[in-house]
Amino acid sequence: MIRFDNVSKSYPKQNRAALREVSLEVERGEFVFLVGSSGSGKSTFLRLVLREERTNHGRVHVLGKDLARLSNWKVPQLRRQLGTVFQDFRLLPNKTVGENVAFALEVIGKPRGQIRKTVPEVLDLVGLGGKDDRMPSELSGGEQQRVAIARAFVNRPMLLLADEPTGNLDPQTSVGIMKLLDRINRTGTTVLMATHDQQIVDQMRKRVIELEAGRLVRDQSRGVYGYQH
Ligand SMILES: Nc1ncnc2c1ncn2[C@@H]1O[C@H](COP(=O)(O)OP(=O)(O)OP(=O)(O)O)[C@@H](O)[C@H]1O
Repeated sequence: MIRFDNVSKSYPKQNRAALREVSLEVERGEFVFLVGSSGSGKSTFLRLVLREERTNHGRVHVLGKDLARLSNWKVPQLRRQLGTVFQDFRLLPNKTVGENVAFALEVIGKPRGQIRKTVPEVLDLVGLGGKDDRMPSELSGGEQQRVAIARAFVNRPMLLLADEPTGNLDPQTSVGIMKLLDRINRTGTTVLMATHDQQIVDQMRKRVIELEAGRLVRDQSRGVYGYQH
């Protein structure tokens, strides 16, 4: 699903590499937490998977494709198979909840009839059944994140990337969001989530990959946020 072979990434005018010689593989269907302190390279890792950035050294394969050899015009096709969720939700403020989710299907040219059927189904799945006509501003943070997850998932992506999805939410709301991501994972979607949320990582006991100053320093199945001795 994702393979990094000896990947290094430096940004222009930065002395320190954002990622150094990272090698790892994420298999289909896994749920993986990416942890590490601020600046350790988590977002850079996700940006490489999305081909928003390119490596300086090493290879990144996503869904079987070598991203260095993927032509620019094929990048949108790759991204359509990836769902993304962010800390700040990134909903379209002038569109209703239903329209926000529908938009993800419109841009890939899905027929209207299918969109009309699919949107309420996915809103039901995320626990927002009947809220199609609300505006994002009328929802709580947790509900807005559910809309963002519905939008990311409506296309049934092979891989869901989440960058601090619980970063703006209180602990109880975060637990609800994690249950939802877990359910999505159980449908077969691989989930890769960058997070600082120790409580969540410790509760879920999934695979944990830790970065420190751009290096992979830990890769543990059923891991916790910090080292356990
Ligand atoms: N667009 C950029 N231009 C230059 N340097 C960058 C850029 N993005 C990130 N960096 C640098 O790369 C390093 C890794 O940053 P990155 O954002 O990947 O870390 P992170 O683990 O996601 O941090 P956080 O938890 O704060 O989001 C940092 O030193 C950062 O300053």
